[in-house]
Amino acid sequence: MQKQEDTFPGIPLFPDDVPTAPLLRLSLKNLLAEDEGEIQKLSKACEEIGFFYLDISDAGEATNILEDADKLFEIGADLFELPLEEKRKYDFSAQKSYFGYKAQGVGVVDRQGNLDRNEFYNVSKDDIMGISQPLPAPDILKSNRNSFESFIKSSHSIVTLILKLLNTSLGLPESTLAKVHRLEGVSGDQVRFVKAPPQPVDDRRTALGEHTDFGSVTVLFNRLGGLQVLPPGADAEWQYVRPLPGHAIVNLGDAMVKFTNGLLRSNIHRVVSPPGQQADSTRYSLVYFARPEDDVPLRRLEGSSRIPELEEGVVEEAINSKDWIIRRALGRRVDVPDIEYDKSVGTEMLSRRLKV
Ligand SMILES: O=C(O)CCC(=O)C(=O)O
Ligand SMILES: [Fe+2]
Repeated sequence: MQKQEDTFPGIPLFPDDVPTAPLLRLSLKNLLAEDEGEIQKLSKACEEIGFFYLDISDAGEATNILEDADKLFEIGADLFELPLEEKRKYDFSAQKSYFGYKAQGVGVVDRQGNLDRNEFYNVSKDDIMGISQPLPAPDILKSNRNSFESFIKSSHSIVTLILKLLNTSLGLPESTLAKVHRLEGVSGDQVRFVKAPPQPVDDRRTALGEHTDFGSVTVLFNRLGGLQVLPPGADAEWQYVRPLPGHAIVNLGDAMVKFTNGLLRSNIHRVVSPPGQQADSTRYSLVYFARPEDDVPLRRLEGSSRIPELEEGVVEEAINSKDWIIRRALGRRVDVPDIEYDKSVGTEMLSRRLKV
């Protein structure tokens, strides 16, 4: 049976009879206090699965992010209510930008070309922080810039803490990771709203195709199930990640795999129709993606004895964070020319611990 505190008021219960991922629950309060045991749990989670729950509920001032997230959930729902023609005005993919709107069904979820079943709206951190030209945006976003700024700052400080603790446990030179993830640095960091409507009973499919995240650290809030992770190993099976109130789901992306030559994991995940009685509800999620600054080369970092050497004969691709993110983010769009599914892959094979 689920404990009362593990359920969301007003949201149908997550079923008890589906396979769920046994993710570690880390405490933000203990991480902030740099508790040794908690830091060890963080390293373990990042090396073994690259996903964990972060309990924010008793983290003092840092609990503000929960209120920010509640507010953005409301803004996100209102934003998606705008007419499709209006939302499409903010699709900037023709300019090779992944910020702004993505309509449902313009991306593929697999190599067979099946189409996605969710809408996105991506809001740039640099835009909100005033370090890039503001993108055209609907009034609902323009009038809520303060809420975005607050959420971005709170999310970024969680990311900064995680990077600081990982920097220490990897034995990297002081601030190696912090220096390439500055709040004021030019980067592809973004807030993403996701909306997936209920799917027809006889045709429930993957809404968001399997992928690894592209950047460094992702902080995710959701209330309905549907997110699934694929544990490492050839015979692994998909497991649901059950949303927990007061918690964020945190996961690492490709950049951390590249920086650590595979020591840290960026786990494959996807979104399917929510399980059980949740399937009849509209699913929203709210994500903060932190990525290395645009000009940072995505390659093995020097200076740590824990990061494995490159294997004999391996030459790393020369690519910076900006180009990597563009290739990954736009690679699965059907409406962007010169882009191929196979070229859009990230660190999936490494993630599954299968030999390439
Ligand atoms: O909606 C979710 O739970 C996950 C979304 C996700 O994986 C993504 O946007 O990269
Ligand atoms: Fe993701």
